[in-house]
Order: sequence, then structure tokens, then C-alpha cells
Amino acid sequence: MATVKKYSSNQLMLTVNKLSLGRSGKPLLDQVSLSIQPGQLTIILGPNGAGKSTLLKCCSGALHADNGHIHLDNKPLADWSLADLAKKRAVLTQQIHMPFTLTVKEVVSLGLAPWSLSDQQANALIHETLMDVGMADTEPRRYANLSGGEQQRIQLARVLVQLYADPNSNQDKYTKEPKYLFLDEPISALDLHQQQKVLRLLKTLTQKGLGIFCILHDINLAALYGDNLVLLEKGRVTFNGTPSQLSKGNQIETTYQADLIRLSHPDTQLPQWQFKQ
Ligand SMILES: Nc1ncnc2c1ncn2[C@@H]1O[C@H](COP(=O)(O)OP(=O)(O)OP(=O)(O)O)[C@@H](O)[C@H]1O
Repeated sequence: MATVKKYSSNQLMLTVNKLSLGRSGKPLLDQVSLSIQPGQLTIILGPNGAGKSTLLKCCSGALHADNGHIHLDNKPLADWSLADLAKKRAVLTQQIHMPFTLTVKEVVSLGLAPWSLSDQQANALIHETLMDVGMADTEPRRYANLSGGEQQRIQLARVLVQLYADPNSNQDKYTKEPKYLFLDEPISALDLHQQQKVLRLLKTLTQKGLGIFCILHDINLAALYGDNLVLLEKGRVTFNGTPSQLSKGNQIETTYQADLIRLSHPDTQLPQWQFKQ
């Protein structure tokens, strides 16, 4: 398997520098700094209300912070046109409302809006992407009739197709001109098999150079699959490093205030946590 590419700080990436945002006198993000590097799966962790989705919205350009800077490939995020941004990054938010009448194929095709593809190209790409998420047989079905987990995989296909559709795509499509994927709890409705499938797919995409910002609640999956973990608590970053580095401190126990036992994964020796009961 290809190794994950490591990028040095002067290369292309998304950088967040001292980002702060408040609402109604309450700080939602407080001096947050981090980077999302092409070739890496960066997983954002933290308790409910820690500011994870708010951070994702800021990094993807949907929300403006009060203070601080975000640069995407060395250019201020605010200077990117919406059209260019749509070709550069795709965003999967938690709550997505879709018109009742759309078929699965029509939902996925929404991801193609930034691009001009022929019908033949679009059909092939939609089919290929639905295969990636194990949903090819649902293409003609009404989206509204799918289960919650099935709908979540269709939404993932919609954002993947947005990045796959670049006409310059090839095996190394993401490495020369990196693309970014922002995912807010993309496996929250999935069964064990589908969680593993999606996380393996994300790893494969990072190995092709995609930079992924992914919010998860499962700290064990985060430690197993993440290249880099960022822990948020009350809008502040309390940890930013590799899963192995996270195993050296007690940030998980203190941030979540949960009664946990720390274990080591038998195959990878990566840290894992279990309830004490
Ligand atoms: N527009 C707003 N006005 C006031 N407070 C807000 C607003 N948007 C978000 N918040 C608050 O900001 C905090 C962070 O919200 P956010 O959705 O980023 O949390 P989160 O870490 O993603 O949480 P969860 O794990 O529950 O999804 C929450 O306390 C939320 O109630």
C-alpha cells in the first residue's frame, strides 16, 4: 500500500491561524490554529458543543470568523471565488434537506454542478462513485425512500463526485493541485461494515493526495484511521498531533470527563479507549 505523503509547511495546504468566533457573548472558537494537509486524514474530535461543526463551516468558507486567518493553498480563503472553491473542495454537513422527488442519481449529480460534463461522462462518473460507496443498485430509486444510513452514503457520493469530476483527474489527480474534503460525522448512521468501508475509502483518497477534514465522535476509529487528530474543547484546541502522541497524555480522559480504560490495539498498538462500565 502507498505511504501517506507528508507535506512540509511551505507547500500547499489549508492553514487556520488564531481563528476566533463568538455568538451572543459566548466564544464558539477561541484562537484555533491548525492545518489540513493534502495526503492526510485529519480527524476533529471533541464533546458536544465544542465547536467542531463551527470550525468546519469556517474552514469550508460557509462562515466568517471574527478574528484570525484561513489560507487555502497560500491564498486567503475569502479571496477564493465560489466557483473556484466549488472545484477545490467539497463539503458534507450534518443536516441535509433534499427535495422529496429526487432520485439517487439526481442527488449525486448535484455534485457535478461546478463542472461541465457530457451526459455520458456524468453517467459514468455517477455510477463509478455510487460503486465506491456500495450503492450502485439504488441509482434509479427515490432518495427519500432510502434508509438513514443509505442516504448518508448517497450524500458522501455527492461530495466525492464533486472532486472526482475534475477533467484533469487521473491516478495522481490530487497531488499536483490538491483538493480537500470536509466531512461532518460522515459515518454517524452507518453499520460496522459500512463504517469500515467508508474509512478505508477515505484512507485510499488521502493516499492519492486528498486533504480530509473529518469530524468523528468515535475516538477509537479516529485513533485507528486518523493521520492527525485535533481535540477541541469549548472552542479551544487541547491537542493536535498523531494518535500515538495522544496516547502519551490524558487529554481524552480530561476533555470528555468519562471513566475510561486505555488499551492498545493488538494489531497496530494504536491507543484505544473503553468504558470502565
Ligand atoms: N448561531 C449561533 N448562535 C449561538 N450559538 C451557536 C450558534 N451556532 C452554534 N452555536 C453554539 O456553538 C457551540 C458549538 O456548536 P457546534 O455545532 O460547532 O458544536 P459541535 O462540536 O459540532 O457539537 P456536536 O458534537 O454536538 O455536533 C454550541 O454550544 C452551539 O449551541
